[in-house]
Amino acid sequence: MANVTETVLRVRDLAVEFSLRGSVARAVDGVGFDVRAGEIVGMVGESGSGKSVTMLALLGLVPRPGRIVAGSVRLRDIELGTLSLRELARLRGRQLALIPSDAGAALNPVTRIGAQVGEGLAAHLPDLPRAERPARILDILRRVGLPRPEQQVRRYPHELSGGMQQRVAVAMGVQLGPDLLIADEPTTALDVTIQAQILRLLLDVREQSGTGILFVTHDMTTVAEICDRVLVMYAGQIVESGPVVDVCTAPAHPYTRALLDAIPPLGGDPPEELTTIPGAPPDPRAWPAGCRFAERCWLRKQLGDPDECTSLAPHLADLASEGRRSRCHFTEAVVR
Ligand SMILES: Nc1ncnc2c1ncn2[C@@H]1O[C@H](COP(=O)(O)OP(=O)(O)OP(=O)(O)O)[C@@H](O)[C@H]1O
Repeated sequence: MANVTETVLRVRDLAVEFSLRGSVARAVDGVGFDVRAGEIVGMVGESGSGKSVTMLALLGLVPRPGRIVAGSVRLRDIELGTLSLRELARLRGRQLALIPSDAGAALNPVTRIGAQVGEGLAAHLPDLPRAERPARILDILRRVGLPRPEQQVRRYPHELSGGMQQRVAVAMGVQLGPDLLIADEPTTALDVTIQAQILRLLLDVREQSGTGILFVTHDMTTVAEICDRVLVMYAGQIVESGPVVDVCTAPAHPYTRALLDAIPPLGGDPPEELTTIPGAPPDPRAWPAGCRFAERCWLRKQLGDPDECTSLAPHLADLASEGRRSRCHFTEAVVR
């Protein structure tokens, strides 16, 4: 396995804004984190918390009218903001790969499955003898659990079920052992057995290639299963980060506690959306002056509504425990 202290992704003070009819929504507001080689980092949070926009910013794919207005994204020693679109496109696949949540939309509808997987190989491993490509393609499709890969390679995406399309997308993301793999809800559409198979494959890839993985999801249970560290997002910011075991057993932010409390009991169905925390996040066009979670915060109520919560924005502060940070004025009161 690669040296795990090596940083493959370094994000600092990232901010993304959408300008819409005279108002500006700062969807991502000062996000910073590292992903090291061979490490799986979970990014978790409710819908609208800024996970997808952060991920798109890393890939240089923020859609208009959105734009990166501040910050730095460094993949190993390359500052991505300085690259042309062509240079970025070249980087995607070999050093930086994405497994999208909607593989159906990501696959090319008019190219056969085998040719699509083969295109990546040909582009990024030009020295691989042509005669060896078919065996490599079948091998990776077998590893993602695609049944009868010899037949599937001749098919077009629409001839495959959603689950099979998703497995092809996973194959394309992992086949070259990139430095950084961004997995966006990669298993949501799949049944439990295939989900487990894909998660095992991600663990294999990080073991064999030292790939750093950013695993974006709603689901805290999956984070607990495969991630080493977790970043909890709320209203465009990271509100808590740390080793997954510590965060899950003793959350330091009231929002993380609420997320964990929303997990159904063992044996129950995983939630489609985390809708069980009462209330809704604030409007990104007008973030509140104090803590962005204050409006929904159970701890604030418990503490008798202290002033700081609504007047002073908390910083993401280091905690005494190694590698842990929390953005709450009353962190010490959260831990049970
Ligand atoms: N194309 C867009 N135009 C305007 N605003 C956008 C656009 N895309 C995202 N946003 C805004 O950015 C904010 C963050 O959204 P984002 O999609 O990153 O959240 P998310 O955490 O990924 O949610 P989900 O889990 O549902 O994908 C939201 O307030 C959203 O309204």
